[in-house]
Amino acid sequence: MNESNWSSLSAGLPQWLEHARSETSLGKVASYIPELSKADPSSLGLHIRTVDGRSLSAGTCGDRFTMQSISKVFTLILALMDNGEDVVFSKVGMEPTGDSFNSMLKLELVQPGIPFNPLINAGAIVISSLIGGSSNEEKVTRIQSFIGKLAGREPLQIDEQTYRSECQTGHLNRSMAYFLTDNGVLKGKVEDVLEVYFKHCSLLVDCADLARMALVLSLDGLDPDTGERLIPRRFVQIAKTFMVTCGMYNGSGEFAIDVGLPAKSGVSGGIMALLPGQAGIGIIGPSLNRHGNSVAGVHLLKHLSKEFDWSLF
Ligand SMILES: NC(=O)CC[C@H](N)C(=O)O
Repeated sequence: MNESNWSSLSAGLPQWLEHARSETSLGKVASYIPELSKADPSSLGLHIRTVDGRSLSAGTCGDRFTMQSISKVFTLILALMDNGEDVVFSKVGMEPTGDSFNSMLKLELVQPGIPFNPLINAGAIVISSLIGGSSNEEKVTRIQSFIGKLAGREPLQIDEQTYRSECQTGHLNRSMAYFLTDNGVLKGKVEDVLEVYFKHCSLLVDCADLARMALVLSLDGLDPDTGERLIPRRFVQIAKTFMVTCGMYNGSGEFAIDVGLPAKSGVSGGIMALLPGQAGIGIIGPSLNRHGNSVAGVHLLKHLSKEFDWSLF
């Protein structure tokens, strides 16, 4: 990002964020995981970090929240690193569904009965079963360290309350896992796989963590501080492509038109977005639109993308 764009961004961000905050009244905080319903619906924060070491925060940024579906990008990458492309894509597809993230409609409707992609819940549950490790504890620890390394502070902590809350109420995810077991797609004990899945969804991060993780992806897998290769380039390419086609659930098409950046959202209200080769962005705004994306977060990104011509397309 050039000097003049950076100064305009620094100067304009506080007021653009306040303007976007007014959108929070149009959405709702997720309540199907009871613990998430405690979040402040009017909260909104953004952190951006550039490849040349600049960073900027606005709004409520310091508080931690659970990654929810944002973690799916990284478990996909870890599963690819553990198993390779052929194994992973024999168990999940590569296509968007156009349905909501927790829909199981197409699992039965379209053969061969594997989840359409790794970012919908059914796909991410299968991915959880592909994480390497000899015990559940080891699998979870590996995920905590891997994502922690990308955030620049390892290992990330699990929010036990959110984990338990989802474990007690995740009937739909549980039913999908049994369905996938019956189809022969999911191996291992359902409760073990779900423990890994619910725990990675409950990893605690803040906006700066998300921005740094996004920055690693924007650098095609290199650590922004040390230059160390953390992820093979090919797997970042796969992850970024899924972020464009499926990252914002069944709002991905509209988001691609309005914002035009690879991004991933979670039902806690987090969004991780990246400007390839330039910057990583982390957002939290728990009030969600009908697709389950942060309503004010999407509004803010749309404004910024237009203002600075960020769209890749
Ligand atoms: N969209 C999401 O963020 C969903 C993640 C959440 N843990 C679930 O399985 O429902």
